[in-house]
Amino acid sequence: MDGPSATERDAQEAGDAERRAPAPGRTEAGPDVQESVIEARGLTKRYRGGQLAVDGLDLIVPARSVFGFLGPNGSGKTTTIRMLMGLIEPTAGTARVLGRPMPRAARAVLPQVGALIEGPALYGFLSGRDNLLRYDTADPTADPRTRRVRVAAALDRVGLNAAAGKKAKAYSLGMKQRLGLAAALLQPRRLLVLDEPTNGLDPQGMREIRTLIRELAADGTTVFLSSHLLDEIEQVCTHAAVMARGRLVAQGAVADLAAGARGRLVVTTPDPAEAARVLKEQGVADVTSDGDRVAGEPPARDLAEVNAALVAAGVRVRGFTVERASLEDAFVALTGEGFDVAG
Ligand SMILES: Nc1ncnc2c1ncn2[C@@H]1O[C@H](COP(=O)(O)OP(=O)(O)OP(=O)(O)O)[C@@H](O)[C@H]1O
Repeated sequence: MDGPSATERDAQEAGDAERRAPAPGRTEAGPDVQESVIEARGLTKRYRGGQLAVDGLDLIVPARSVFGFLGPNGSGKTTTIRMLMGLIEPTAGTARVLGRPMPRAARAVLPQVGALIEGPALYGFLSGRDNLLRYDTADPTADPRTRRVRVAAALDRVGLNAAAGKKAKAYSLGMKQRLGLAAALLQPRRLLVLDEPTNGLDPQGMREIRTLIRELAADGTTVFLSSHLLDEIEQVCTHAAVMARGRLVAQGAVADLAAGARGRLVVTTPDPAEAARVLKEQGVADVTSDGDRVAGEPPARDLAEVNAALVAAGVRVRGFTVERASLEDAFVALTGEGFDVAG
């Protein structure tokens, strides 16, 4: 085979890494040589059984974004993350993480990436703190003299100080998840990859993790998280990509994705049946009623005329608005399917 040998390539990549790596602790960029921290081109995975799990994925994750990776069960999210992290080889296409090819540059890239994938691996018989000490000890780049300080800071960051001395097997799923996050935060990271990070957390725990993600992003860390919770993505993410059946159906800024879907016309009235009839007459599609709320797709015509028609028909109109489309509306419009919230 032509081209450089593996050793030459490694040496060349090590040089690349030095040139590309920002100063430690850099929080804001000057001219950024590397606009995207993850870049996939035509990324494809066909499993040995013939299952096409990911099909020609083109994905761009901008630096310093909080990027939501959305999709129902089986849509290929985990397979994509495993390819990006160099855990499995793609069948076709390329993936670059922090500007380097994966899985080839995994050894140079992964120390700069904190990952929480498919639940953290923990020793149940060790305390939360001892689990983190163990993780830190396993990291050859970690200075043993500052180990305890690092572990204490990580525990503090995820709100596990009070429970640090408890055995991990006594932790709730949410606490285990936070301990996994703490492990990912032992070192400063340029990229965090989190697979369903709020899985198993109660609403308060979810809020805490969301706040933490925002803080990390504000410090300059890019966060890539998979989730099936649309409202979570809307609350915490700046950008998102939507997968369906192994293919990417949309990606972009969350606000733009939601704006791509049309809002719903909502009429509040004590006369819902009559209102529904008039709205249909006026060309409003997909009319639904729920108590005193009648909603539908806004027609192309002037909404003032629709309102006037309601009033002329004797419908007592208390409210007449177009509700902003949510990411969920966009998702349903894009994939033609509802979102599996239980997933
Ligand atoms: N090791 C494997 N061998 C064969 N098929 C697999 C393997 N792993 C996943 N698949 C299949 O590939 C497809 C995509 O799965 P993947 O786990 O990537 O989806 P996902 O979006 O992460 O879903 P979930 O949220 O359920 O994890 C599914 O049809 C799945 O059954």
